[in-house]
Amino acid sequence: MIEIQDVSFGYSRKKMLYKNLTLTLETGTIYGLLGKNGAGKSTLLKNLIGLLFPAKGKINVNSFEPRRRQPSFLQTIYFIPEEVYVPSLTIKGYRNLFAPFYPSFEDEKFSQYLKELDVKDEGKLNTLSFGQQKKFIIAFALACNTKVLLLDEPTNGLDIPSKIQFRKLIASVMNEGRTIVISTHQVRDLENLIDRIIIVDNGSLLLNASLGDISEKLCFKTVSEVDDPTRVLYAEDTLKGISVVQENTEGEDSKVNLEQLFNAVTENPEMIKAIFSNTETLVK
Ligand SMILES: Nc1ncnc2c1ncn2[C@@H]1O[C@H](COP(=O)(O)OP(=O)(O)OP(=O)(O)O)[C@@H](O)[C@H]1O
Repeated sequence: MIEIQDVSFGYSRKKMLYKNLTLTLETGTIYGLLGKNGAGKSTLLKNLIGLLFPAKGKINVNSFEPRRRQPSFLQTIYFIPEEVYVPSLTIKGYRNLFAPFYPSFEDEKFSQYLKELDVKDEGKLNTLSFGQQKKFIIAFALACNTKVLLLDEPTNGLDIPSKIQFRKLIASVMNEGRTIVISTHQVRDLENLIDRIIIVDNGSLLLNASLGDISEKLCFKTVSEVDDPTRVLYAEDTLKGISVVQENTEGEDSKVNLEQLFNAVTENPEMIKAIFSNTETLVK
């Protein structure tokens, strides 16, 4: 379990990015972390692995305090940044140097993931393309078998077959003992993969809800005319009519559209707060 309690963080003391952020992430769950550019998604992930420290408040990751960066903590967590860095080493050289830091590393799985992501053993890693480097790091990270996996824009730079493969791999490595947090703008890449959505904006938490709760509380549909604009959280003209997101007062069954959800939440945070206020899913 990851607990973020009353955390404030800023790159400068004068300007806090997060103020009193409180959020709990359950084990056995894949989270999609969404937010506009500059909302603080990468910053939050870096606080979770202890690369940045909160100015105030506490972070607890499976009973470890990330800021202490104890080896026993670091072997249980893997962070893939948006821009990956690979040294001038071969796959074997990289594996021999870094795998010993992760006691649960599995060589067989590593080879399998490299194959599935179509990463070939072709000399030094730093001569590979950006997408190939990223896929190499994804394969390595998954083979480390850490309890917590933090992925910052993992599908950026991946070609279409690799994105599909990535989704399959994440689904296959997920188990009850793991927590996976994926920060992304490419929400379509996450559809059918994530269990819960976290949306941050202006340093605060706008939503932390499961897809089940979202489809219970909100309704996503296409209409020819909007009958009650006051109920509409987001509307978009499409070729088929007007796609709307509104409160699900009639118990309608609809599929969550993550892009529209994001727009609805960031454009109408107060309405969202009110709609989700009577569930445990609500943002504290
Ligand atoms: N090293 C840094 N020093 C100072 N400010 C920073 C630093 N890194 C990020 N910031 C600022 O902190 C804010 C949040 O940045 P962050 O990278 O966490 O956002 P993000 O949500 O991941 O954005 P994006 O979607 O564009 O990747 C931004 O305003 C950014 O300019």
